[in-house]
Amino acid sequence: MLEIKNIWKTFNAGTVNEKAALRGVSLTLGDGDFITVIGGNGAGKSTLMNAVAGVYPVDEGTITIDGTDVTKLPEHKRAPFIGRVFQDPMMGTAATMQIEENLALAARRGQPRGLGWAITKQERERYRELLKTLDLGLEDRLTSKVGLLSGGQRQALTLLMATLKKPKLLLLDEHTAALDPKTADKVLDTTERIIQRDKLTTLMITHNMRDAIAHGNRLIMMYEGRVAIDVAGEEKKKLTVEGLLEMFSKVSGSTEADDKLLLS
Ligand SMILES: Nc1ncnc2c1ncn2[C@@H]1O[C@H](COP(=O)(O)OP(=O)(O)OP(=O)(O)O)[C@@H](O)[C@H]1O
Repeated sequence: MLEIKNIWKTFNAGTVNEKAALRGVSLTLGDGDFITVIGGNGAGKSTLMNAVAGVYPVDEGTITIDGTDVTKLPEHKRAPFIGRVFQDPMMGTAATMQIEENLALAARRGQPRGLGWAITKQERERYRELLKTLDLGLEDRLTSKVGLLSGGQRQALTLLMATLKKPKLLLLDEHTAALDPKTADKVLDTTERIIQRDKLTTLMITHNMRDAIAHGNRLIMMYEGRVAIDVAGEEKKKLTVEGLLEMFSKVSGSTEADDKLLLS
């Protein structure tokens, strides 16, 4: 479903601020794979996602989504393939619009504005059902302005919007990091349910090692612009935080790996 081949990305090349953010990353995700991505600050996690989403071009390498080489496609041309949720709950939704209007916007993504923009009764029912699955009481607030919602409610709504049209690829960029622990757990539960229900191919960046271990069928750790650790299947199921820290010490050469070093 996603094939990343040897991608390189250097920011500010040739200046004192030169930064090699991705240094030959290759990664293949099959249909329905759910990969969690961890790594310390500046390891290249967000750059990897931005490269896949087409936020900026890569210097070298290729990116193929569902058989289409998207390497040279601008972000808006890749958007129909991709659902993305960011850390900031303010980013994925339009605050001055109603909940149902936001959902309708997501449902009509890629369609020209104009005829057919009125929300039908069937759509409203579908939205109500979807919102009910979030268990946040939003199903009775279809016409509330999104700006009135809490961060967790907004993030859950963003998740619904990003997955409404079953994207070929779901990119989650620390999407629960700005939420309080209880809300974060709830949003993550919802995430897991949607991914399983729709068998979505997913990349999820997290700073929480426990979440990275508990979710997905494969875990990668990035370090200095490379995939340093790649654990899947049975081996992943047996992973512990201690085991991960030990692996990190080996790849980083640090004898005192702790979760602060890895995840701060
Ligand atoms: N647009 C940009 N311009 C210049 N440098 C950038 C840009 N985006 C990222 N970088 C640099 O590239 C490196 C990798 O950054 P990236 O955001 O991918 O790391 P990350 O693993 O997501 O870290 P974090 O966990 O802190 O979000 C960093 O050194 C960062 O400063």
